[in-house]
Amino acid sequence: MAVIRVDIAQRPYEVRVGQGLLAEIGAECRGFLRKRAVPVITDANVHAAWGDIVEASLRAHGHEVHWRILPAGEQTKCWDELAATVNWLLSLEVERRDHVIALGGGVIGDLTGFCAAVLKRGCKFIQIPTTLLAQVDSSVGGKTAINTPAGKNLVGAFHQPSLVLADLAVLDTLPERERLAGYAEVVKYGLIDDADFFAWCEANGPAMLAGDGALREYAVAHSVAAKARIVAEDEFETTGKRALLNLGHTFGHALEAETGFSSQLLHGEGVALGMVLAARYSARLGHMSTASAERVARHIAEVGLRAEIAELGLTCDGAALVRHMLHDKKMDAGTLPFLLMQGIGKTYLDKQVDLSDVAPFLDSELARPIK
Ligand SMILES: NC(=O)c1ccc[n+]([C@@H]2O[C@H](COP(=O)([O-])OP(=O)(O)OC[C@H]3O[C@@H](n4cnc5c(N)ncnc54)[C@H](O)[C@@H]3O)[C@@H](O)[C@H]2O)c1
Ligand SMILES: O=C(O)C(=O)C[C@@H](O)[C@H](O)[C@H](O)COP(=O)(O)O
Ligand SMILES: [Zn+2]
Repeated sequence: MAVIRVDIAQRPYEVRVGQGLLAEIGAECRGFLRKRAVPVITDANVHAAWGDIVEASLRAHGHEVHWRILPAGEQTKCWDELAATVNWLLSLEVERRDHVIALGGGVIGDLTGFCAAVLKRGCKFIQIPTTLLAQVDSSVGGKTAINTPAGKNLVGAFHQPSLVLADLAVLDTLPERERLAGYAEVVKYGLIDDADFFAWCEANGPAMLAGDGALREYAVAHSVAAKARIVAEDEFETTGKRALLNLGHTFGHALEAETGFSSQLLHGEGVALGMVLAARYSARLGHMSTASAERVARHIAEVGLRAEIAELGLTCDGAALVRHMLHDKKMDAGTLPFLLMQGIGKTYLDKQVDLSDVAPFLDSELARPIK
């Protein structure tokens, strides 16, 4: 098992990465669960695949599990589910020092974390991520949120978990499309500031995605360590350091909004496309070579992710995508800082981007012939 410490001031916590942690959840959570009753929030797919194992382990340690089983999918990150879930936690008389368990992907983690952030002005929670995306990214760092009709993650809070348990075994039941979507956030760490890790992804990504256990453990632990390092430096995204984790997201979130937060485009798929767009836009501005930008696109396409927005069959133009971007949380006094690249592993926050140039760039990408 790999243990990565997230060194947040005053509230450090562990991310434990290993095989079979779910079957040991009762023992792993000893010291965190104070009461017999344990609220576990999950979705229907995760409950079907892993609910019995979680229940058996918690029961063996003297707990009674109270399940809240939500519909799977991005639409669950909404006001209605937030309100209903908070009311459910209140009905269970959860106290501030109690822990709620989030068992699922990023949707369940983000929603549960936000419920925990607002319940009685903040109770505790444990993240048990069951997707590759949640293990390498969303379960770590304390960003919690719901979507609103205006856009992605627009209502939320920074609220750190007390513990993260990433069981690599759960990835065996994850559909291939979801595994690929999560892989986009793995590649992101290479592109941000770790060119060697991007090269590792090029060499090992396909085998890791196919299920090689040792490669999986390396990819998850390395990604978590990268995220932990950045979050510990800039927990609340104030210095610009944490904003690096948003690489590909300004474009990606706009694509997600344009496709109605639907299964037409998963978050990770949007991030993959967004990173290609960020690379190509950096090349357009002359900050990165076209060869490097196309190396990014090639790796994304090679593993089976879409690398061309033309493949989405959108009917909108670039200006419509830019309008979605105006809701980006990085907006500052009317300007939108962009995560651009000076090369692979050299991402930086550019505050000089002229939005009126982004729309025609996107028009040309929407019209780019698909190979
Ligand atoms: N808070 C953060 O820092 C952060 C970071 C990245 C992404 N996110 C958010 O995470 C969300 C995406 O998360 P996601 O990709 O995990 O999607 P998700 O939570 O929707 O899960 C993907 C699908 O896989 C199913 N599933 C989950 N685990 C499974 C398993 N082990 N076996 C079988 N099926 C399983 C789910 O039921 C769902 O259908 C987005 O809302 C995104 O905004 C947040
Ligand atoms: O943890 C972060 O910081 C990230 O930016 C991680 C992203 O992968 C994640 O999708 C995040 O929710 C996006 O941030 P947002 O502030 O644009 O919602
Ligand atoms: Zn993301």
